[in-house]
Amino acid sequence: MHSKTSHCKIVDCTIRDGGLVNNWDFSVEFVQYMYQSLNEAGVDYMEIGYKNSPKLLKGAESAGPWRFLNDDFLKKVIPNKGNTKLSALVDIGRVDENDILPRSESLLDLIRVACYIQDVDKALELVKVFHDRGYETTLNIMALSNVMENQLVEAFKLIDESVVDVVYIVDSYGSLKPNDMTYLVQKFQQHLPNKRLGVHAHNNLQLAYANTLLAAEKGVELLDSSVYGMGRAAGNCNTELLVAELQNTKYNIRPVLDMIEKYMIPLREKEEWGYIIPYMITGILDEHPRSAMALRDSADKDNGVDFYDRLTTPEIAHGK
Ligand SMILES: C[C@H](O)CC(=O)C(=O)O
Repeated sequence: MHSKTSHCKIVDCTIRDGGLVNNWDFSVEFVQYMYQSLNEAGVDYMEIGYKNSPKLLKGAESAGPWRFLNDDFLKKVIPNKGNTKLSALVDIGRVDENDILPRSESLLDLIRVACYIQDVDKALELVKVFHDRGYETTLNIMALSNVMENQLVEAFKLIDESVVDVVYIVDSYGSLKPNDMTYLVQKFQQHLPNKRLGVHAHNNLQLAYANTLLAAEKGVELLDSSVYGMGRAAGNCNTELLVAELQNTKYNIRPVLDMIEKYMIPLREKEEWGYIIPYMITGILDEHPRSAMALRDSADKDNGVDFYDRLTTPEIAHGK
């Protein structure tokens, strides 16, 4: 088992994906402790936030600084960078490419471009810009559980000709089962034999860890995770589980356990993420969890039966 995953690298997304839970309200001290813990644990990358532009995102003024990373601020937060590389995610249409410094002037190493399947062409144009500025790049194709085969095959042609380093299988709705993951990894490998692959899983069906390991064993290299699973809605594959499983001379679980004890358990008392029935319901229905997130914010938060009926009864779901 271990030899089958020795090619893998862990990309911790707690601050970026977990920020979708608490509106990026992490203190500088929290983020510094996270970086130090991941670095001591030997985690390869830490995604420290989004590098979108506040000018292009309305109503985001209240968000914490990890939503719109600023390079000068980042240098103050991480004055002594260790071996753990830093990553930022951008969304097409929300990033101003003029905000992205050349890599030699930034602490960031990796820029990941997220898009839906119909926007792969636009995402690859951005990838080229960031690649030319010296960054490692990934293309993260979201909501793959909802994508049709012909769309994927069209996208593969563009990706194959592009400069992108790593292409991600993203299970945004946490709806993929192990056989779907096997199918997707094989498709990606068949059509993109010269690209490295990554996986980003959500835990709606409690399969994020299993699917991530399965992908790893099949050759996928970059494995996304979050400490204590903190990520949007049902959360992500847990960093501590990956560190424990891939434990070799490189990874060490103790600093991650320390981060959990010191910061994540108290945070989970205030903020909610993880396997909760409304998220499981959107997962089985292969839907974005936004309706479940709205339910969890309401007085009816535990009315799972009514929520299920609403989502599965067309006249109700469409307000007729
Ligand atoms: C590009 C990222 O992987 C986006 C994400 O977190 C998602 O679930 O979608």
